[in-house]
Amino acid sequence: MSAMARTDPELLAYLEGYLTPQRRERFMKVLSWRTRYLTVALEDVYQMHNASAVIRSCDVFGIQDAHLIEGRFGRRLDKRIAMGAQQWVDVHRYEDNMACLEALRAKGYRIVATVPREESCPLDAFRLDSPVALLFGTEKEGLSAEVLAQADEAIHIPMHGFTESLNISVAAAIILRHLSEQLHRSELPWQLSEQEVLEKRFDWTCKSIRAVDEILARYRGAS
Ligand SMILES: C[S@@+](CC[C@H](N)C(=O)[O-])C[C@H]1O[C@@H](n2cnc3c(N)ncnc32)[C@H](O)[C@@H]1O
Repeated sequence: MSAMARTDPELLAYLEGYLTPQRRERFMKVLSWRTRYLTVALEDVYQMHNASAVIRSCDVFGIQDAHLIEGRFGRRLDKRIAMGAQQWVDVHRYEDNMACLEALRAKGYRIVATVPREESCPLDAFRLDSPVALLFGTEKEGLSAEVLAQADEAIHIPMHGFTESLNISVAAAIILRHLSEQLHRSELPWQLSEQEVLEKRFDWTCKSIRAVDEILARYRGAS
């Protein structure tokens, strides 16, 4: 459906009439925390449960978009582990890492590699002053040399044990929690625009109504 139809206030009000008031309030509350200022991209994550757990963390910490580079191992989402979070987070898929970086740059993101190495910026010292795409790497090798060469910056979570890195989904959760809190405390324009909020209300409402196609056809027939 076109962006114009998705933001038609009359149609939205008609569809939202099929939701309980509690459900509508929940959507508004979740949307008030949603951001596209911060986004996440996973490069060729091998284990399905890791990709799914990251999507779940995106939903929990208010990240509206996640980008999956799936050229090497194919589709990597397990609906059971994502606990339905993939319905609420917009998942963008790419065959190729450079296509993903190009798309992120075209949207104005600074590319920030996450690497478990002390030469990179420690998470606490990292400042969000422009939109950021966080890139996460595979379980074994981490990010590819190509992505690292293209990254504008790199960050790490300081570690003090014997282990050389965290599990990717744990690393993503720690970083997202830290940076989303930083964003919400800031004066930065991190929230979704009015138009984006309307589009998401429309999409989420459609996903929540059984037989939505019939209801839409009835609406079109009547108007
Ligand atoms: C298991 S680690 C990969 C380890 C790999 N040997 C390396 O050196 O990058 C998988 C991914 O989790 C993230 N990660 C794990 N520990 C991290 C840390 N301490 N700081 C930042 N990112 C981390 C990175 O995105 C990494 O590519």
